[in-house]
Amino acid sequence: MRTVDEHLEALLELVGPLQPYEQPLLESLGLPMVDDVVSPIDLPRFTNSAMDGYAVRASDVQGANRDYPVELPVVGEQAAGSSSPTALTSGTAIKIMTGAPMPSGADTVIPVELTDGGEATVAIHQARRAGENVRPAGEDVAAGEVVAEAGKALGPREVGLLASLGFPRLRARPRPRVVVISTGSELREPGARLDYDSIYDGNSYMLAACARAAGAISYRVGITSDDPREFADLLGDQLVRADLVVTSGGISKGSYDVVKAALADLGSVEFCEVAMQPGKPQGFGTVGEDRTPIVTLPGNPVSSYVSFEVFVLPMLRRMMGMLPYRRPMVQATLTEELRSPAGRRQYLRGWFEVSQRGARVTPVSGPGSHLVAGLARANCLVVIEEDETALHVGDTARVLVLDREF
Ligand SMILES: Nc1nc2c(c(=O)[nH]1)N[C@H]1C(S)=C(S)[C@@H](COP(=O)(O)OP(=O)(O)OC[C@H]3O[C@@H](n4cnc5c(N)ncnc54)[C@H](O)[C@@H]3O)O[C@H]1N2
Ligand code: MOO
Repeated sequence: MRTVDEHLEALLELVGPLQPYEQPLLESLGLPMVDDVVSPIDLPRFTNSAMDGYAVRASDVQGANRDYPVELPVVGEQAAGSSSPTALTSGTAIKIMTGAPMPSGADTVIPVELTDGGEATVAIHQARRAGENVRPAGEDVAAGEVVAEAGKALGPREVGLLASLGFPRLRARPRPRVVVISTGSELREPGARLDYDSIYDGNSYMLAACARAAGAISYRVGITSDDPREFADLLGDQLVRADLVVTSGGISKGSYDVVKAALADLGSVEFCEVAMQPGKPQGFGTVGEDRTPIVTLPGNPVSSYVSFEVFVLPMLRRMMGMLPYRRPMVQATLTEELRSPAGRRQYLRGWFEVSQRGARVTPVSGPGSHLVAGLARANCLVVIEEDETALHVGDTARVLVLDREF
């Protein structure tokens, strides 16, 4: 049996970073930048007012108060988006709106509430220091500054910043297109009628959802039966739109292990056992003329999920240029005893939480790889190493916290 790490290395060799191209800004949400993004402009772009009020020179209004207001002639108006460059001469005021460029020569803005709001002349009831209520050009970003480093995945706030800096498109690697196929004559579409020995196809939905959550585009093709010809035909039809094919089921030791049977002479696919639980039977290789990578996951639902997390997610991240590939392991204090067979790395479902007492993890279901509700209740996987056979209450456990960005 090969180790989890050996298997992952082999899988990562199957894929490389996809060719980057200019993507519409919004489409790049969640994708890492290929190059450092350098700001072409200052932000604020020009020195502007932070308040609706009057632009003045601070020295002209020094000492103003309610009893002795300073009165100034109002010689113009600056509104955001409809103003032209203006200069303020000493002893005058210019009416100004939030976001409008500061007239040259003005160094502060008196908010309208601190004045009589006058049109021809204005009485100012309170002084402001030079620079108050003024937003200087380049205060936030200076032209030439790196605003998103290569490798940094964009979140909503970065998307907003890059739009504010005028980028309509950005160079990013495309989202990998993942074709998901589930196999098994017992499977039915959700909503279909069930025979006494049929079940709903949960895996292809789960795996397609996993791929999307990882940032990829997924095509859930759905179910094929245990007929290898049907599977091979379907796979052949799908290759044109796949950067990666993921299948579930049909790879262990049964008499109808369709994926194994079909791929034996369709491409170069290797089936093997990995020292892990769940997820022991695995397969991978390439298929078709373009040597499209394929990963064949075991059919037990929890095995399929764990295999995706441990093997397919890092592949997708590599294709998108996201680092690190592997989900970081965190430590948490175990609240219940756990056992594990020697020689296999065990991934158990748990609930991870952080309180004043620190990070703690509690198992949420048994180890059976058919327990899908237990899986859905979990927010982490507790990892028990190959050489560990038990963990005790109070031990520090290693945990993969699911569904969070890294
Ligand atoms: N004699 C042996 N039998 C099995 C071994 C073994 O080493 N020797 N390994 C077991 C392990 S571990 C696993 S994992 C499974 C993997 O088997 P397959 O990948 O061939 O999967 P199937 O046989 O097709 O299905 C297994 C199980 O999962 C259910 N299933 C399959 N697809 C779906 C789906 N899309 N949605 C929901 N549930 C699905 C299926 O009905 C079976 O119950 O093999 C063990 N056997
Ligand atoms: O490896 Mo199976 O994946 O233990 O259930």
